[in-house]
Amino acid sequence: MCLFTFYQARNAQPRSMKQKRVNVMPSREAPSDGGGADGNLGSSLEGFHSMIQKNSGSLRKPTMRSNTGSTLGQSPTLRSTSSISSLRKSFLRSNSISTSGSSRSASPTRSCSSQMGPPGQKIRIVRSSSNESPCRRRQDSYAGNISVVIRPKPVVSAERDPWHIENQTMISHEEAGEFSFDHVFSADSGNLDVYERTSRPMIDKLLEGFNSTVFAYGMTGSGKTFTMTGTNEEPGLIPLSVSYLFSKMMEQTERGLKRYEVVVSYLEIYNEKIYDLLDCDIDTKSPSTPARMFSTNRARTLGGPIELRIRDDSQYGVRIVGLTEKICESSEELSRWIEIGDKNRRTSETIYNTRSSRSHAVVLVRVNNTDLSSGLTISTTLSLCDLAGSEKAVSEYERRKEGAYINKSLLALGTVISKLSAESSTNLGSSASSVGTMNTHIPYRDSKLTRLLQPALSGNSIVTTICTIDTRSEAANETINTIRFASRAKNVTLQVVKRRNLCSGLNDDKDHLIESLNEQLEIQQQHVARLEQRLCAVSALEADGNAISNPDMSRLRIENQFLKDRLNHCERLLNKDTVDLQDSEMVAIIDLLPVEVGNLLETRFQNFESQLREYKDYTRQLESKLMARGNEGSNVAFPTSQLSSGEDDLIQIKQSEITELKKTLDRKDKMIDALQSAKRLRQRVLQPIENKEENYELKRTGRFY
Ligand SMILES: Nc1ncnc2c1ncn2[C@@H]1O[C@H](COP(=O)(O)OP(=O)(O)OP(=O)(O)O)[C@@H](O)[C@H]1O
Repeated sequence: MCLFTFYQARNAQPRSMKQKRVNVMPSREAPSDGGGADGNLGSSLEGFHSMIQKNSGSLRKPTMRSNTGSTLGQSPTLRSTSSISSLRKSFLRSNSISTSGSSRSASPTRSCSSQMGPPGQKIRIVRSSSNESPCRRRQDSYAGNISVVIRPKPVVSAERDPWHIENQTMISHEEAGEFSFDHVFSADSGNLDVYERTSRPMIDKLLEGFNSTVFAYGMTGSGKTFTMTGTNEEPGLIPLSVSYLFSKMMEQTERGLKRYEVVVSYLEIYNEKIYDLLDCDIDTKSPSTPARMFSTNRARTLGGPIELRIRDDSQYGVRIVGLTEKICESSEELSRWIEIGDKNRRTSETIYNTRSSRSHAVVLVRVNNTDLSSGLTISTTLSLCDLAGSEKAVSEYERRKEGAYINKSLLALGTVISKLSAESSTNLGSSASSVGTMNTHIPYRDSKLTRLLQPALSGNSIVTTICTIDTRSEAANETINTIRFASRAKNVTLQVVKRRNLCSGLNDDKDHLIESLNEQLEIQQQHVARLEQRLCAVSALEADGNAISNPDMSRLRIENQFLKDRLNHCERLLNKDTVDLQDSEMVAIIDLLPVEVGNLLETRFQNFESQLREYKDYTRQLESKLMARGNEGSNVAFPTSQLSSGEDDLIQIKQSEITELKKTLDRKDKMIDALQSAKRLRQRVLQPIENKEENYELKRTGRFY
């Protein structure tokens, strides 16, 4: 389904005047003195009154129709069929995007605060470069002038044309002089041309993260609404931008890179009061839309639309409290809301325009753009403003009153632009360090319009101004004023910073949390690594089966072994019932011993010998253990110097035990010697006795011969 319906014919003036020189209709009345050079727009507006003529307004009110395969090529504004197809391809696609959580009901409504842009009032004044495109330079900030283009309304006139356009950037007037701009369209340029040079690059910037503001400025009847809204056969910047915006978002969504949420608000400033143009409960998907939407509960009960308040906002600069926000899932839906808003906008017939806008209308399209890889969301706002036209006071009270308010707010805008421009000029030669601060008071609060545009004009939005002009001589004065306004706007330079993430505070907190968790993780990882290291070491020890590296264990084992040996030794000694005798005693006893005692001694002697062997074995054992102990200490984990006092004591004890045993061994050796001599003695003593006894026995038995 196509977004826009195009009619095969349109009522606009024919495009026969495809020339650079703009024809100017003969003036019916002498133009009044504009006096706009100093920004005093109000005085110049007086000249309008005499210039107002009834315009057989041909803008057909857009109606919601199903697309009939519009014969766009027949539109006189499009020059070739290729442009038709490109228009179809580029803009008329039916685009819809998925929003986060598709469970939303159709056309959900929010009634909350809406913003014109982010906060920050600083303007960086830098040297103006007239031909600088707004959509280049650094990625995260934009430094440049307000982009200004001039769009003349086509007119048919035989009159000599006092306006000349050169190189598409300069327009000159025989009396007013030359003015250069970012672009000067020819009178036959269509809305598509204007869109491609102005709002299309703004949409690209919007999706890159910059707020973007486009506003149409010009005298009544000069073509502001035609440029911004257009007609069914020649859509204006708003529908073209919406369509392009959705097609771009669709591209990104299909590639799985982004997720978007689009919210639209629409307001008007009428007689210095802000009204919500979408304050109605209707289903935008319904084919029939009531002509007038201020039939909502709220409006009904209060007898009319409610004036909204504008407030300062730390995040967005200003916000309109209570402004309706409609979530849109497709360009059709958004366009439908704008269409509804258009119907709610106040228009009246004036001398210059049968359907003259009596209010400033602002469409706010907020795009919440979520990067799916990082999860970060940036919110940017596209502000599309169709200002009311300046005009001369008329006799009818209502129109006169409206005109006064319109003129007042336009004058305020002119003054703000004039001051910003002057500030820019003052800072032209400034050093880099002095830029960025405003010394002059800028009277943004003088009107609702300037209040609303304050964030944009203060450097938080890329701004493009489309100045529509009526080049007829009868409108010359006002056109010159418009051109001067445009020229001053061109001087204003902005430093626009890319929008930061939504909920930056939360993200900051999140970043903080992630950082601290990472730190904790690192600490834990180090701790785990240390534990693993220790575990490996312990496992290696266990696998080794050698607990030498554990000094306590090693010491206990050795001690244990000593004690066991000692115990065994003591037990053996006890079991053998040995008697330890002194050598001298032994010798004396042996000398006195009879044979029976000798035998007894013999037995004892054998016992002693056996004990002696045991002692010797035991001593050898202890000595070899001591040797091994010494080697262990020098080779491995605990050198002798590292032995505990307990171990030292133990070794001392063992050493003294060995010494003692050696002494005992000595004594035993002596005892053995003594016993051997006793044995010899015994043999000497006992031998004669034995011989005698033997002879006696032989004799007795007769065997002794
Ligand atoms: N470039 C253009 N090409 C064709 N027709 C145009 C062009 N500009 C303006 N018109 C026609 O001039 C008439 C007045 O235009 P429009 O309503 O856009 O003026 P305006 O500046 O919005 O006036 P106002 O301030 O009173 O609302 C309309 O009928 C419109 O179709």
